[in-house]
Amino acid sequence: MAANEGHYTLPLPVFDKPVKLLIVVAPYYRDIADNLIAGARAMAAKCGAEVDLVEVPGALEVPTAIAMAERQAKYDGYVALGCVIRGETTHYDTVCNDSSRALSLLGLQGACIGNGILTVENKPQAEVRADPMGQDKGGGAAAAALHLIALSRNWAGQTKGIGFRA
Ligand SMILES: Nc1c(NC[C@H](O)[C@H](O)[C@H](O)CO)[nH]c(=O)[nH]c1=O
Ligand SMILES: CC(=O)[C@@H](O)COP(=O)(O)O
Repeated sequence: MAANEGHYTLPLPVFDKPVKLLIVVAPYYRDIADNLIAGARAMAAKCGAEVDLVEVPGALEVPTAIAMAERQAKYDGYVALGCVIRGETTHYDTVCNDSSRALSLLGLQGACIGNGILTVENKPQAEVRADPMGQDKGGGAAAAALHLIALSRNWAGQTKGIGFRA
């Protein structure tokens, strides 16, 4: 499959009330993380969302930090960013699967989370996916969080029409 294979992207939601996002990033691979952050920030700016950012050591800590933040009830949604590259042992599977599963469980509990934790075989795969001018997975994760926030607000009756199609 081509690295730049296209897919459909939903139009961004429009908000009539301020949105506050928290980016939680594991800069285990600093250069990759910085590009993911740049993409996420740019996407948030398109929706006028305010952004805070916290760093944690590795991908496994990202869901824990989001759970902590959720208990503070200060944010509308979260962008989980990081990069896991396969090593020699089975630890790769633990880090990928547990971080992803924990984020999904937090989502099922009501947190609006976009998952931008890359899980790749090698650094070149990560580079093309993190590049804001490439696959922009950081931007995609921010957009996912924003869509969930819009949907949640719509169901809460705070806005009309966002996220729904006739
Ligand atoms: N190998 C990678 C890790 N591993 C570290 C774990 O995420 C965790 O920080 C550690 O086990 C302590 O709890 N993290 C990444 O983000 N990326 C990797 O490739
Ligand atoms: C994804 C990982 O945890 C990885 O970096 C660990 O490498 P290794 O399996 O060689 O210890």
